[in-house]
Amino acid sequence: MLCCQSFGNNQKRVFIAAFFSCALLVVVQYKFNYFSLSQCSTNGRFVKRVVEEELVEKNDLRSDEIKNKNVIVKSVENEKCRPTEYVLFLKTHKTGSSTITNILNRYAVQHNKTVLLPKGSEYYSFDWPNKFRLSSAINTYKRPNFLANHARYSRKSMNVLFPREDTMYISVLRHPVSQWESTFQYMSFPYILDISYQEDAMDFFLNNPPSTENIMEISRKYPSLYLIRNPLFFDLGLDHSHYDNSSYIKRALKTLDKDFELFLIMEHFDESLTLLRRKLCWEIDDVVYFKMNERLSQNKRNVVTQDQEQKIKAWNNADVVLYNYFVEKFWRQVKDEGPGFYDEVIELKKRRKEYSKLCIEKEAVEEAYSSVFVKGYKIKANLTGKNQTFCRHMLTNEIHFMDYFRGQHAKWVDLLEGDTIKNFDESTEEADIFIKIPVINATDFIYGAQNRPEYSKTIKKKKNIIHKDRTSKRDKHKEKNQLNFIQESSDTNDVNIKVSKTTELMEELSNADIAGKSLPLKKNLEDLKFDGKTIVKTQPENETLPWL
Ligand SMILES: Nc1ncnc2c1ncn2[C@@H]1O[C@H](COP(=O)(O)OS(=O)(=O)O)[C@@H](OP(=O)(O)O)[C@H]1O
Repeated sequence: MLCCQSFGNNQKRVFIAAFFSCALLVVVQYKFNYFSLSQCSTNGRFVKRVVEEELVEKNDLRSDEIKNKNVIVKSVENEKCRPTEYVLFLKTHKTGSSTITNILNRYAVQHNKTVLLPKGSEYYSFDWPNKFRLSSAINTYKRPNFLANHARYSRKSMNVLFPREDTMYISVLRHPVSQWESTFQYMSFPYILDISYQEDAMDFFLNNPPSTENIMEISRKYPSLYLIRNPLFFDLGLDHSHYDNSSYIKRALKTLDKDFELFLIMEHFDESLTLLRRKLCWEIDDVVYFKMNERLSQNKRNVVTQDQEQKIKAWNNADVVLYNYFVEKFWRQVKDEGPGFYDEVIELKKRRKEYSKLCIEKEAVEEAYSSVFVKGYKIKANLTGKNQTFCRHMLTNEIHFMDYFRGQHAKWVDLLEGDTIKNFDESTEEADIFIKIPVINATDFIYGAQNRPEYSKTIKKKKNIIHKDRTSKRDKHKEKNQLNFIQESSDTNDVNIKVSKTTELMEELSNADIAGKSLPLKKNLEDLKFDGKTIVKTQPENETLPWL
């Protein structure tokens, strides 16, 4: 630095001496490649590049050294951004959370991460609606990396398995009006509340909301009803008894703000995932997605009037506060990312389109879990290799992933216990979940015998009581329309299904929206019924709640 400064008294001799010593220093530095960027140049960066290029050009022995230096520079940069190892995703209901769970699950498969699973092979939530407890999770016998399935927030017990100091806590929120409308319909609240006979059950509910005591009482039998009010905050740990206590709500907000690094916002999905990707230090392809769990259009409500909107907001007062607070924070976080952020959002949108072209043949109907059908996708048949694996992963729902992880867990335990599984780490075996999700055409399904090899693959269903034992009015309606499916044979490769029912109902079925679409094929077809809109599958009588 000295050599570049102007000398105060301009004495000639001093200047000449300084000049020569500077020149000497430059030569020495050049020779030994110790060139400092700021030295003797206002454009040190440029000088360094020129010097390096020259050296490389000359095939100087030190060109390797320079390359190595660059490698070091890169790895130093990478160190600033190392993929996050531990993520707790608090999966809220009806917020696009299954799409995010898919992202985490497939990252876990690709990078050999351990996903925490609910205890009990039939259960797909962590004892929800109870708050998360250690006893509701499988013992992974190693530190789990991700939690990505429905669990109700519990700071203390979650902190044991996912210490906040090195776990990224994230969740997702949706506008309380559309989230509540989706929950209300998807969770069949009109049936649970016995108001399904009303012309507009939602409107009726909003004008005649039940008391908290009433909700609590019915919720004991139908736990999904806990989501009837402030469903977002309920998942995030707030109890019904606090919904009207504004100072408690404020404190809860502050705690969540402290605990959670990021609340994704469903309405801004691509921005959310870009922010998430940056925070996790993942690649863009890690967060590409296909929308999951979208209701069939006939199950969506077309219009929510302004009056209804106001009532929904008033009813879900705590969720409105929660949503507004974190949306504001979300935009602050986006702003902090600076320029370049939106280029990545655009890139993500572009990749989504590309993957959609690559993977999807057409939209189909999929069974989210028992009795509930949502939009799904039919994977292209001609995919092979990595593309096929990637597309399958993207299209696999959380139930199938959980079954897969359970299989992996069993192998891990066998390995720990010293059983004879060899080469576990090198195993390239693909799990059953990635074997095509069986789909059949709804019309074929109705009219006749099918030869479908995939049929032998039984898909475990998510146990869920929500649809069990619905109100008598609904049962009466359904009895009237019950189809009597007779499964004639069900050996591994050949399934013959005969449907005995009046032509009248057949016509109704073929006119319904599902006609011509694909439906998942289940092993037990006997209890399929038709409710006027879509084929639904009733719960066996002895089915119990996953969370009781
Ligand atoms: N990417 C993306 N963008 C916008 N909206 C999306 C996205 N992914 C899912 N969804 C919508 O989220 C609803 C399903 O939410 P969940 O997966 O959380 O449901 S569940 O609680 O796991 O059953 C469901 O909303 P409704 O269709 O209104 O019910 C989906 O359509």
